[in-house]
Amino acid sequence: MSTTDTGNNLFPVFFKLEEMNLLIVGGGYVGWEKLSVVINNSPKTKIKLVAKEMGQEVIDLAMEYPNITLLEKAFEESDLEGINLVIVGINDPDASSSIQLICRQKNILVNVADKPSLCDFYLGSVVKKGDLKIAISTNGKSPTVAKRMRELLTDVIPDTIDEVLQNMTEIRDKLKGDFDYKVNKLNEITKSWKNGKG
Ligand SMILES: C[C@@]1(CC(=O)O)C2=NC(=C\c3[nH]c(c(CCC(=O)O)c3CC(=O)O)Cc3[nH]c(c(CC(=O)O)c3CCC(=O)O)/C=C3\N/C(=C\2)[C@@H](CCC(=O)O)[C@]3(C)CC(=O)O)/[C@H]1CCC(=O)O
Ligand SMILES: NC(=O)c1ccc[n+]([C@@H]2O[C@H](COP(=O)([O-])OP(=O)(O)OC[C@H]3O[C@@H](n4cnc5c(N)ncnc54)[C@H](O)[C@@H]3O)[C@@H](O)[C@H]2O)c1
Repeated sequence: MSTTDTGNNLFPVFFKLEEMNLLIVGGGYVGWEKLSVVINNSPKTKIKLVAKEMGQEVIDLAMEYPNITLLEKAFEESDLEGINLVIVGINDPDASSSIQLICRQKNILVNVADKPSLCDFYLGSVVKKGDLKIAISTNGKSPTVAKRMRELLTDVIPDTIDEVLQNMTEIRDKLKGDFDYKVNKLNEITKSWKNGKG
């Protein structure tokens, strides 16, 4: 996918991954890294992980999650049956390209780790505080900066933000009135947050 000179044109979305079927190809370090990041964010995702050789870390992690299925074999096209999303992390560039091509033909979105030209979507750096989640992208320019931004935001956002979210949900549920009334009321309550106050 190409970029333009207008900055970051990627479109951010938050997938309900736990309602999807994910295929991960690769059972080495990168395969384990991607499996971990998925499990940390969306632990109930139905994951099939296919690898010619399965690393011990992947085996250990999969033992804790019945929703992870491991298949020790080379990737085959039939692995894509019923799959919504694919993440590839293998040490074979030709096989990576060929998997990307098959996914493209089948309209299945694919991420080939560390190979931007083969990705339909990039993974982001993730800040998570309870129900708050912030995903960071540098448009592929510097994953290291994305990681540093994650650390910075994790430090400055108070852990109590989750209590605030739960309280706001309660207030939101209790508000009676039409849509405009609710929007105005919720904006009023949080007004002092603007310009860093509150
Ligand atoms: C955010 C994060 C999410 C995740 O992967 O979970 C992520 N990479 C992370 C870390 C990281 N990756 C790399 C380093 C080593 C330092 C360096 O090279 O900079 C570090 C830093 C470290 O580990 O300290 C190597 C690397 N990565 C890519 C290339 C290829 C290239 O740039 O051409 C190479 C060179 C490979 C080589 O040289 O062989 C490409 C991509 N990496 C992306 C995501 C996508 C763009 C995200 C964005 O827009 O910023 C994109 C485009 C595609 C993708 O993989 O999805 C995660 C941070 C997690 C956290 O928060 O800690
Ligand atoms: N390890 C890192 O920190 C790192 C960093 C940047 C880039 N990379 C790149 O990422 C890729 C993967 O790295 P890794 O460290 O996970 O490698 P690895 O050698 O630890 O693991 C590769 C995995 O891919 C599997 N595999 C290979 N071909 C396959 C196929 N056709 N079908 C199914 N499984 C297949 C292997 O069995 C193994 O499980 C490499 O290209 C590497 O250069 C790795």
